[in-house]
Amino acid sequence: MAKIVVVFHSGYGHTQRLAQAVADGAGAQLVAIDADGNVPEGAWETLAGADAIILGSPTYMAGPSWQFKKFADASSKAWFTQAWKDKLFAGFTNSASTNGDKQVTLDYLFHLAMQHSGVWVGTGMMPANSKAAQRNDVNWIGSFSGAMAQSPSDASAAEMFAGDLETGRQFGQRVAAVAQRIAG
Ligand SMILES: Cc1cc2nc3c(=O)[nH]c(=O)nc-3n(C[C@H](O)[C@H](O)[C@H](O)COP(=O)(O)O)c2cc1C
Repeated sequence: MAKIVVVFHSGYGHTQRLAQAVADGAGAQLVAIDADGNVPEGAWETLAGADAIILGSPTYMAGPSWQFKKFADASSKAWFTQAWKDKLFAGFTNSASTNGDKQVTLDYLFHLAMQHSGVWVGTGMMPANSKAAQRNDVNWIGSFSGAMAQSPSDASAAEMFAGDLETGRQFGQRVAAVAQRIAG
């Protein structure tokens, strides 16, 4: 079975819930970036051994959180030797507004993966954008490049949209299916 790692930061628990949903779908190990932008001991070895790395960050001020960026900068050690070359990569983000410039965060995650010479996996999900669409439909936000969730600014993590979490779970399943296909 392919080894998949979800590495994420979450300031207030919302992105953490989404990360858990993605990991549940992918059968992945979770690595949390802490409030100081550090990962636990052994995390770099875990990432080195992964077939697929799924990157997650909340969108803060039109981009990833500084803690995620600190992790990304620290990954330059792996970059120097192209140690993550040809791994699968995918990404997700969560923010308060439906748009909120989430795409900028996903674009950053994509470019980070490209610097590591990875192979990007998108959602592969059609958007729920018809007149009949409901807020809790899968991929209601309509993202192709990575999973997006919206958590209203006054909503706790427990109040996140079930459809966004299901989107994350199915997104994780897709990454696992692609990883399996490549593993043959
Ligand atoms: C410093 C900061 C900047 C934010 N910037 C944005 C933003 O650019 N767009 C947006 O839609 N929401 C923005 N938000 C709202 C968060 O994305 C939202 O509260 C999200 O659920 C937080 O995720 P977390 O609980 O995983 O930290 C911002 C929140 C903070 C604290």
